Amino acid sequence: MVLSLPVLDISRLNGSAAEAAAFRDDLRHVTHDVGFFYLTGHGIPQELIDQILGLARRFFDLSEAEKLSIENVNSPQFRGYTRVGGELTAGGVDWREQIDIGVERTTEGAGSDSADPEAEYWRLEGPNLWPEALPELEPVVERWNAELSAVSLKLLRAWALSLGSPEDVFDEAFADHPFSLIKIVRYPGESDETVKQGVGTHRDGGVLTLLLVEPGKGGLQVEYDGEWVEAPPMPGAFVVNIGEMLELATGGYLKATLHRVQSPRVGSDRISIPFFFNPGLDARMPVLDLPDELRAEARGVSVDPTDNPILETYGDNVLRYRLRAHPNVAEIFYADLLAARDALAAEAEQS
Ligand SMILES: O=C(O)CCC(=O)C(=O)O
Ligand SMILES: [Fe+2]
Repeated sequence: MVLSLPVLDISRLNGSAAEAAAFRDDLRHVTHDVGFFYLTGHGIPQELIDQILGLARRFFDLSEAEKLSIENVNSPQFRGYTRVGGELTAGGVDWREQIDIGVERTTEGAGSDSADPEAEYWRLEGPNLWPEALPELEPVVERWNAELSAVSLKLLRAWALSLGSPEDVFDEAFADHPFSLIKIVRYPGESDETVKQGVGTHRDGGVLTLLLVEPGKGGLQVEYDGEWVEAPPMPGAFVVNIGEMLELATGGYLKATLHRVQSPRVGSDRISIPFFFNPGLDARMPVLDLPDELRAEARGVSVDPTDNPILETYGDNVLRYRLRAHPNVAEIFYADLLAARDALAAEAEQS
């Protein structure tokens, strides 16, 4: 049984060749076994970490009207503010409020130069909603995205080598129009005798997640061997976990681990900022040709908690998640898709 998540220092990659190789072996082992770890030595300046946490606090302190001025019901791309109770995971209400921020793009021409320009997931490309009352947020988030993308790519290259593939095997999927997503989240204190769901049990649908949590704020729990392991924040470290696309790329050798957040106690709250590193919407992660000894340990791919198989193209995966997590936004902008899916389901039932 693990009592706490393992710690990996990525600056070991800058050491001798043997040290770098040892880091890669540890990385592979830990993400095969647990799927979650603390990342240190990442080089993200503490001043930037403090800045983004400070801005998050200031956003959530804005008036209700100011927050709702960027509510996600105004965004066909599911960007902007979700009020407390406005999101579902595993069929239950999540007690959290958040801003969703993607890569800033226009809707025009999204996917037009791709192999599948008609795919529905291109509807997710578009602009963010930025709060007018907090103009400092946009440049800081932009920097956050750039810095964390660079760390993520370093990790992916380390995984690639450690799994017997060329170092750049994943690069192409992220090269043109990566679709990373930043959530700035606040969990209000809702737990008294009964613990409430901050976010329900789930696996992350992307490639990998780098999570920053306010110092001292517990609540994140990670599944290991049928038990829940507490994952409190570690000062200066990110909590990193594997998403379903990386599990898929490795035939289940790397593990997309179930996790959840329990609401803080009444009278407190908790801010966290997950960064989801994701490929282009039309990208298919390459399925790696694992060395025999690793393939023998691959578990095959998990099925998500609602029994949908993990989809192969990232855009299909993320669209399915979005429609399920934000039914109010889906009803406004995706009624056509929902109707088409209902019709398909009804047909399947009849035959
Ligand atoms: O807030 C956290 O600690 C984790 C959030 C999370 O798992 C998610 O948003 O996918
Ligand atoms: Fe998650």
